[in-house]
Amino acid sequence: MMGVGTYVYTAPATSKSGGGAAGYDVPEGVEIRGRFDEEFAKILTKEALEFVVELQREFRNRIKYALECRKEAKRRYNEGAVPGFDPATKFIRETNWVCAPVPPAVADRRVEITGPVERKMIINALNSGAKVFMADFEDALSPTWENLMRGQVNLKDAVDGSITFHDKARNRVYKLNDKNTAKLFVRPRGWHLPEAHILIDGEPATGCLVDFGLYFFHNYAAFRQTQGAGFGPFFYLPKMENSREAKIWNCVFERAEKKAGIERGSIRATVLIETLPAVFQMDEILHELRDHSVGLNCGRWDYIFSYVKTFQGHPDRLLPDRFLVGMTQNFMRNYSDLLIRTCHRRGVHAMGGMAAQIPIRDDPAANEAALDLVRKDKLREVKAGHDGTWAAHPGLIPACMEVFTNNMGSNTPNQIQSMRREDASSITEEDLLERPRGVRTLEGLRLNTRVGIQYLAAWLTGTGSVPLYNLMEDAATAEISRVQNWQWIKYGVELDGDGLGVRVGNELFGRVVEEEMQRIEREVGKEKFKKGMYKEACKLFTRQCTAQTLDDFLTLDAYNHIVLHHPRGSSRL
Ligand SMILES: CC(=O)SCCNC(=O)CCNC(=O)[C@H](O)C(C)(C)COP(=O)(O)OP(=O)(O)OC[C@H]1O[C@@H](n2cnc3c(N)ncnc32)[C@H](O)[C@@H]1OP(=O)(O)O
Ligand SMILES: O=CC(=O)O
Ligand SMILES: [Mg+2]
Repeated sequence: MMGVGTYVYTAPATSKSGGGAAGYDVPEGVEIRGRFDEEFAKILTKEALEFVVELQREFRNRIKYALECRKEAKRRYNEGAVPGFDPATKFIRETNWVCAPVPPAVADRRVEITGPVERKMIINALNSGAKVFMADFEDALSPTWENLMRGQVNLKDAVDGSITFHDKARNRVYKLNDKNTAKLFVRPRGWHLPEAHILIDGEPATGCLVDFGLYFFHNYAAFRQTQGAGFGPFFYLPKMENSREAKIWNCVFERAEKKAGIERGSIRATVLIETLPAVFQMDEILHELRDHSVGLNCGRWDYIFSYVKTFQGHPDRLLPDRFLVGMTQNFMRNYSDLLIRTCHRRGVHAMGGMAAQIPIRDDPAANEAALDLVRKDKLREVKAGHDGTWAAHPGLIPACMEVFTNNMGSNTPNQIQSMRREDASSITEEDLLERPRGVRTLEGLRLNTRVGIQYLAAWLTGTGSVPLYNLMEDAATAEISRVQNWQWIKYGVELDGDGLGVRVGNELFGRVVEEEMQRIEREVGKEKFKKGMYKEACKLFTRQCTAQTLDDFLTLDAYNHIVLHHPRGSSRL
């Protein structure tokens, strides 16, 4: 295997870890550096950790290799190459095969709500009327130790049905509805994110193996009884770039099924197609996961981010203002159409994506306009052939449901058989890479900066999804703001939409940052500004936007600032 590093493991002197005598009881080779908590200890049991360790030891080299391959692909794109279909896997694209039949419990996924694994939100989401709830350890979650471990506790209580929440300020108690709760999908982190609070053989664990391993271990049995009608658990898999990464997930699933003694093919996952290289690998990804697949999803926000990242060395492919890069751009429409065609040909769901609008409570006209945009977006999706869609907020579910039901019919769970989209088989590499059209403005640069800094400030204080200027912002949308600024500065682009002919450079950006920080302070108020992490966020965001070389992920650098080893301050990643 190429590029795999070596390390030396020294066994800890004690099997208690993470807080001295009261520490977690860990298997050999494991060190927990996160805070000890009695509740967390019910998740971090020795047996559950043993399972995570098994996964880590079995798959770490393959994961490292897959990440090295990403670097190698990046090097090629930076030298001028563009992604495309792989001639070596033409037979997979051109032969007829189908994935395992969709489990009946999730045949109908017309509206799915998403949200971080926060206790109240989990209850609200499961009760929201959506068919599915995607509980997120990824774009919507800041992966602090507290968030991750509380998230696991919350999901365990949700799966066994005992979850409650008491909002003391409002004296309101939340609990699950007796029936018609949404089916649970869990989205672990991407392959690239480490879990620095859990060391295995002296190295940080792979974040997604911790998320998956702990959740699977504690919930597979109850889930299959209560939610999956014999199938499950169900997952969403983010940010993959190549089918070799899907192959690792498939092996992880097989390993988990074997360990649990459940039938192969019980676990099912929907893969987000949210990187540009992955759109050329959709058949291959489904093929790797064919016994464990329940579709693909248009992760449109990360996809836009990935377009910029993939073409970071291509000054002829610059993006216009962020709000102009919607699903009506040709490259985005072609991506969605080909995804539908691919999924339906292989017998699985083609899920739509997230409209960023959220309800606007204090302005009925603006609220109606936002809802109208959501309806239009969902109408485009259902007419194109998508089998379901995402909603960011419970207030959007009735509108999304109405559009899908009116256009798909209430008795048809999905459009897998009825919308084959054979016409999309002619979509070419060029169609998928078509240059986005539109203008660039100073306001675009300002908005990116204002949103990027505020999002990062929230993330650093433990909140991974926020409402900003009436839109949902999460790690994926914030990435667009960051890489777009980077691209515009790097290539000194002309802001052609303003008619002023101004070029973006470090000096202009410096002034924008200063003015936008003042604006943020005015908008959030002096007190919140002082108490919050706006200055730290500004420093991080500015460094990333002006770096000579583009950082692969906003959250990798930022993660160093949320790692909290116990005893306090012992070290960072
Ligand atoms: C690009 C991607 O990856 S998209 C997927 C990842 N992103 C997400 O999942 C974002 C999900 N959405 C959210 O996090 C939230 O809707 C936000 C942060 C955008 C807005 O949240 P808030 O400011 O709390 O909204 P608001 O105040 O209007 O909430 C009203 C109620 O709805 C609840 N709510 C809002 N969004 C959600 C949600 N997604 N799931 C469950 N409940 C929700 C709130 O908890 C609140 O409940 P309460 O009345 O019982 O107190
Ligand atoms: O995860 C979803 C996205 O749009 O990104
Ligand atoms: Mg995403």
